[in-house]
Parts: sequence; structure tokens; C-alpha cells
Amino acid sequence: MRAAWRAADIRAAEEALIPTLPPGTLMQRAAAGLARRCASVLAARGGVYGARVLLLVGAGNNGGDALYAGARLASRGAAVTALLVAPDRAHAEGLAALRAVGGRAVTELPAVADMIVDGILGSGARGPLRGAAADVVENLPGVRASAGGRPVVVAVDVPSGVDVNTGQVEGPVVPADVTVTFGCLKPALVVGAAVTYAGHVDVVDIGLPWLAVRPAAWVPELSDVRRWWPTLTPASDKYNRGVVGLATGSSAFPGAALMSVAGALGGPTGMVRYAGQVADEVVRAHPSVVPAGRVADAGRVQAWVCGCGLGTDRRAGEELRAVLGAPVPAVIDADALTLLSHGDLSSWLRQREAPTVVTPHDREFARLAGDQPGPDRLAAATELAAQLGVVVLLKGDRTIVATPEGTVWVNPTGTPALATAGTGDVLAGLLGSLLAAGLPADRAAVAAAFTHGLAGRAAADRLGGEHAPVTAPDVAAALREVVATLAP
Ligand SMILES: NC(=O)C1=CN([C@@H]2O[C@H](COP(=O)(O)OP(=O)(O)OC[C@H]3O[C@@H](n4cnc5c(N)ncnc54)[C@H](OP(=O)(O)O)[C@@H]3O)[C@@H](O)[C@H]2O)[C@@H](O)CC1
Ligand SMILES: Nc1ncnc2c1ncn2[C@@H]1O[C@H](COP(=O)(O)OP(=O)(O)O)[C@@H](O)[C@H]1O
Repeated sequence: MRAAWRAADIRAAEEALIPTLPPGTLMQRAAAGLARRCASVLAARGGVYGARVLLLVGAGNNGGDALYAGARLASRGAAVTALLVAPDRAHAEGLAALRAVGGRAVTELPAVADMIVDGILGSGARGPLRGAAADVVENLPGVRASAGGRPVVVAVDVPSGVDVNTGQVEGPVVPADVTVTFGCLKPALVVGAAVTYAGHVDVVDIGLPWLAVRPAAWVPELSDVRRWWPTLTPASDKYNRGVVGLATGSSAFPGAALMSVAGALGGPTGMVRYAGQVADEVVRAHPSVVPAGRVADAGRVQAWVCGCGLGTDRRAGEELRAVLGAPVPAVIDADALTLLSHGDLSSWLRQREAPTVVTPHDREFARLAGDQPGPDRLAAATELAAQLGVVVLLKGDRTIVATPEGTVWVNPTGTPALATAGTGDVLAGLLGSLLAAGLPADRAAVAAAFTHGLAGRAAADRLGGEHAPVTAPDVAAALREVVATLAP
């Protein structure tokens, strides 16, 4: 797993480190890593020698990094020009270093550049880009590469125009093909609208120590999910692998039952029970499922999934009560979230001792929290988790998992291929299976979102690419193949 820290925490760590090192060491490390990456990008596009590199240089140290990196590229034969956004506040030593190797400073945007290095703003950004910085960014689309087409853009630390701590984008922004970030990830590189502007993210080691404060977010990796995933042993049987129950679907929404059951069958449990109005359809589609009409009649399970397509009538409310009253972990999704937001049921949630995961998309989140998550999705998910005392899985292109204790995860595997009806039901079923198999609620939620994202990608690949018309059954089918690759 990788951590994304807030700008102020990184700054504090850097300031503690600086007195222990010769002056300028951190910036030189940053600039060396940046220049290395720029050179490899240029090499792939015809070479460093003779390439026209335009540095966008802001008033702070982010501009300093760009200037020193530009000097390194100039000494390898690149034609480097620095556009000084705030000429009287540009990093003086960096500018001198660039000039010493033949680089030029300008105050007007040139018409041609093969590469743009965006050093306007980094972790010192406050609010949307303003003044001369905003003007420069508005005019960037007019710059063309020598061979025609668009210059390749490398962002220094973060793309200029993003909120480093939340990933919010409110005004003009410099979209990057590559972001070279220093020391560690930042929230804007993993969550929020900013993510789409960062391109490929490279972390350069500048010797920053592991920070002693809680990260803004953790980003899981495949190795984490592999480590957590329950394994089969010769002693496994259908009961000790865990049994998951699904109180989902209704006569009005039979598909939600089928999709959630398909998700559960893709998980690690040994048995799936279904309790609901469409048990016949479920068994016809999935003969291994053990059916019942109501939660009370379903037999023992180690976790419940409730809500996908359940409806919001009196019967649905009774089923949700039965699930909330059961002393086993529960996933509360879709219609069950709407039911929760209505009556007295949220107090049932607080009284539960077994772990609960709620899985809202933005509109369901608004029903629970009173408002949509807004631009700071990390904070929104964390606040709701603390308020309800449950794990919150906030769906989106970067699904967030927040615990009541304040630990936050951002899933990196999401794909727009999942933006289709019923994929949330598949996710809920899979999550229930992981809970029933004994994973702690936060790990189960993180592993489910991660694997679900991989399944969305695999389904799209199988149909020909990311724009293929993926459906929820495709995702459920791909899930079983993805899970097969998780074996140690
Ligand atoms: N610390 C270290 O040891 C290391 C740091 N490193 C590097 O330093 C970077 C952080 O540098 P930094 O703190 O100087 O801030 P930075 O992002 O350059 O911008 C500040 C300037 O921007 C201005 N400004 C702010 N908001 C604005 C807006 N919306 N629109 C327009 N202008 C705005 C603001 O102006 P002011 O508000 O003061 O008028 C101020 O002058 C970091 O990202 C990394 O690249 C690396 O070298 C590794 C070692
Ligand atoms: N643009 C997107 N990028 C990545 N994932 C997405 C995107 N849009 C939706 N998803 C994912 O698809 C799923 C949709 O769930 P949900 O809205 O509950 O659908 P349904 O209720 O129809 O099953 C969630 O896991 C969500 O994170």
C-alpha cells in the first residue's frame, strides 16, 4: 500500500530534514529526478538534443525545481526557455543555473515547444490559479510541438490548478501527461477531479522519511489484496469458508438479486444463501444458491448483504430490521440506505456491535448525510463514517473507504466501464462474501472495490477495450477470473 500525505505534513517533514543536509539538497534531488523523467520522455519522442523545452516557472520552489531540471536538460543539448510567470519572484539561483548553460528566460508564451514542464504551482498552491498564472494557462492550448500536434506536458509535483489536499479543481488547470512528484503521493494525485489531469504519476525519492502522522489516504496495491484474500486449504469446507446471505431484489427488481448473488459467488465464501421474493429466479440462474423467502427463514450466515433492488416498502423495512438485528457483519446498500435515511433505523445502525459497511453513491450519500459529498470526498466519507460509526464505501471513479476511526483508503482500479446499472449490486455481493469469510470490514471493503475495478477492466478488455458496452453480468463473470489470479 502507498500513502498520500497532505501538503502541510510533507512541508513539516521537509523542514525537519533540511537543516540536516547541505543547502539545497532536497531541491537538487527533486530536480535530478524530474530531469531524468523529462529526458526519458523526450528520448521516446526523438531525443533530448535539440528538443524545445518550455518551463513554466511560478513564484515559489516548484518553479525552482523546474529551473534546475531545465538546466540539466539544457546541458544535454535541449533548447530550454523559461516563461517566468512572476519575473521578480522567480527562484534566483535556479534561474542563474539555467542561464549558465544557455537557457533563456522570457515573459511571453512561445508558439512552439516539444515539452512543457509545469512548475507554476506545487504544494504551496492556495485556491484556483489567479492573475498571470491563470492567463498563461488559458493560452497554453495555442502552443504547438515542432513536428505539429500537442507538446508533451510534465507536471512538477502536482499539475498547477489543483487543490493538493482534496483533488478539487475549480479553475484553469494544466493537464499533464506525466506528473513527477517528490517524496510521496499527494491526495490530488489519487482522488477528485485532479486525478484526470495528472497523467502517469512517478514518485521520486528525495530521502523524505516515513511521516509520523496519519496519511490523508492509503492506496491499496495488488500485493495487499493478495495477502488479505482468504486461501483454500485441505481443511476448507463450505461452512468454514464462510456463508453469505443476501436480502436483495424484489418482484420489481429481480435483476438486482441476480447481480448481487453473482457478485457473492465470485467471492471466497463456500456457500451463498438468498432470502427474498425472487428465490426461484435466483436458483434457476445459480443452482448452488440456497433459497428462502425471508431473512428469518434463511438459516445461519456469517454476513448479510441487504438492499440492492429490495424496494422501500414495509416488507423491505422488515427485512432490513432483521439484517440489522443479526449479530453478524452486514453490507447496507441501495434501497436499504434509503430506508435507513427515513425512519428510526439509523439508531439500529449505531446499536449494532457487528461491523457494518454502508455503500452509497453520491445521491445515496446525500440521503444519509444531508448533502452530497462535495469536492472534498475524503473528508466527506470520513465524517459520515465517524457520525454513523460504520465503514463507509463511497462509490465513484475513485471509490473511497473510510473507517469510523479515521483511516481512509482510495481505490485505484476504478474504470468508467463500471458506470452501468447493476455493477454496484455485484460489488455489494462480493463485499458480503469477503466479510463472511472473516476479513475485517475495512479490508473487505478495500479488497472488494479493488477486485471489482479489476473485473470491470477485464470485462472491457474482453469485449474489445475501455469503450466496450460492458454490462453487470460481464463484470460478474470477469470477477471469477480475476479472483482466480489472486491465489498466492
Ligand atoms: N519544501 C522543500 O523542501 C521542497 C519543496 N519542493 C518543491 O517546492 C514546492 C513547494 O514550494 P512553495 O512552498 O514555494 O510553493 P509553490 O507551490 O511553488 O507556490 C507558492 C507560490 O505560488 C503563489 N501562489 C499560491 N497559490 C496561487 C494561486 N492560486 N495562483 C497563483 N499563485 C499562487 C504564491 O504566491 P503568494 O500567495 O505568496 O502571493 C507563492 O509565491 C513543492 O511542490 C515542490 O515542487 C521540492 O524542491 C523538494 C523540496
Ligand atoms: N466513472 C466511473 N469510474 C469508475 N467506476 C465507476 C464509475 N461510475 C460508476 N462506477 C462504479 O460502478 C459502480 C456503480 O454502483 P451503483 O451506482 O450502486 O450501481 P447499481 O446500483 O446500478 O448497481 C460502483 O462501484 C462505482 O464505483
